[in-house]
Amino acid sequence: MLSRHQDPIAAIATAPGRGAVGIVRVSSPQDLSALVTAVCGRPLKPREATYLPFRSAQGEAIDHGLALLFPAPHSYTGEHVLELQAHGGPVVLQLLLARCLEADPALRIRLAEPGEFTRRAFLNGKLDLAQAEAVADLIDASTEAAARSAGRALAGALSGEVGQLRDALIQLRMLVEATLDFPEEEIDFLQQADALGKLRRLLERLDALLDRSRQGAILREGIKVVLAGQPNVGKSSLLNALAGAELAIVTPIPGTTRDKLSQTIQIEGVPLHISDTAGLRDTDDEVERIGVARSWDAIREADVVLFLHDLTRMGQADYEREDAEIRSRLSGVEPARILQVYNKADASAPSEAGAAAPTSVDAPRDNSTGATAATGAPTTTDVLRLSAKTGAGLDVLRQRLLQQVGWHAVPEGLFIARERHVQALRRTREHVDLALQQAAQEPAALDLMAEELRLAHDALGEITGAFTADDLLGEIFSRFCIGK
Ligand SMILES: Nc1nc2c(c(=O)[nH]1)N(C=O)[C@@H](CNc1ccc(C(=O)N[C@@H](CCC(=O)O)C(=O)O)cc1)CN2
Ligand SMILES: Nc1nc2c(ncn2[C@@H]2O[C@H](COP(=O)(O)OP(=O)(O)OP(=O)(O)O)[C@@H](O)[C@H]2O)c(=O)[nH]1
Ligand SMILES: [Mg+2]
Repeated sequence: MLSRHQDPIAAIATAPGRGAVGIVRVSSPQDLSALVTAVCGRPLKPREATYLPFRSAQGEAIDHGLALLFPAPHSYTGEHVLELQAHGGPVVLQLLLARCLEADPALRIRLAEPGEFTRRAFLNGKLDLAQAEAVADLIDASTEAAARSAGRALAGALSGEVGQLRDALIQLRMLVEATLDFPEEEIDFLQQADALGKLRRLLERLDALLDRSRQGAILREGIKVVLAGQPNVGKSSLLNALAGAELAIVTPIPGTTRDKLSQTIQIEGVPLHISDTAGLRDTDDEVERIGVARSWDAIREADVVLFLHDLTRMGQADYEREDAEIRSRLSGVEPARILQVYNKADASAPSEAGAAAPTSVDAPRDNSTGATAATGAPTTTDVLRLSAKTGAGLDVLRQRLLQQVGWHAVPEGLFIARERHVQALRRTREHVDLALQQAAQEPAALDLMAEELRLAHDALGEITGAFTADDLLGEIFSRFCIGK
């Protein structure tokens, strides 16, 4: 009984819709020559593009295009791969795909699931798991920086770093195991001081890789920012100013925005998913009430909440009461995720604004002072003064947003990474740290140390897929597009 991972598969590999060229692709562990003869009318030279008619079952030309055969194992998937490069119309590609499915009944070709070609490339050792993920991330990249970083990960940047750390771990494991296995030997394979030094160096290297992976993950995931506050404080104006386009309706009428409006922009290549929301207030208007409920949902899901205030109304009793009300309801949100933003600075003199409206950003800029590990930034005293109308203060806001999620420019080429990779590195680090603690005992608890190093090795191996459960693979590849 063959597993479904050995079925011949076919799919349209190019994006749905019309395009200059479209590709139908077949991958099969079994020989494709009968299929090739049926569809292309002749055998194909390996890896050579041939212009010819693609034949229907009746022998008519469905289209004229380029046919390419990659005999196993020298193909994207490592299996036999046939590519039909046709004209990129949805109907012609569907016809061609249907033709491939039936052209050689003995093959029993089926439609490919999302990511199945790349899954096979992984299973056949053409790519490791981190590289396969980079394929998807390259396709999904929403900024140039993200695309370039995904390209580096695909080329093996993350895998290479992980591989070096794994080699160091293996070396150390061998020394520890040897010392355990031959306790009577004259020479110690591993001196305690030596072990401590090696473990400390390993931790340093893990920390460096963790930092770069975290940056890579930010580049991939982006930052979810929500604009929140009372009606009329300028949330929609700020969205438009950040996006550089008139996306949201702006009027002097409180309650203008009723529905959430989201847009992805970028700051230094970091994708920023920014949402404008309905102004927070109690209202009898049914539609607006639903909008306000959605605002609160968005606030709960945000990485960063920009809590907007209107400098021209500060000190007014009604306004202050409403703001206090919102503030108390925001107490359920981690304070570190909230940034206070004072808008309409152009229309208010700093002196009028009073003590509550600071004149400059007094946020600590240094991450090391009381920074939280999760976000890299302290925030209780954080305030930003700006004008959505004139654009004053927007640059400071942009920098503050990057700082909020712990983004800093990485000197060498950055590679894209996923939260999954960051978590695996964290677990690796924890086990190496525990190994260090065991090694520091007097005498060193070698057996416990060996066990921690084994666990560290396993955790590290999850990144490239050396030790990865089948269901995780299913999860990862199901997120690809069909035909990839
Ligand atoms: N037309 C077309 N373009 C494409 C792809 C494709 O499958 N078809 N790709 C994918 O979707 C990407 C390219 N990926 C590929 C990766 C490996 C091989 C390949 O033939 N590998 C062989 C030989 C390598 C060599 O000659 O150095 C091998 O690994 O043995 C082909 C494409 C992007 N562009
Ligand atoms: N002077 C000045 N006016 C501003 C500024 N930002 C917004 N406004 C004005 O304030 C009013 C409300 O702006 P919006 O952006 O619609 O406010 P909002 O917070 O989205 O309001 P709702 O959608 O009702 O919740 C408009 O008349 C804007 O022109 C600013 O920085 N300076
Ligand atoms: Mg609005």
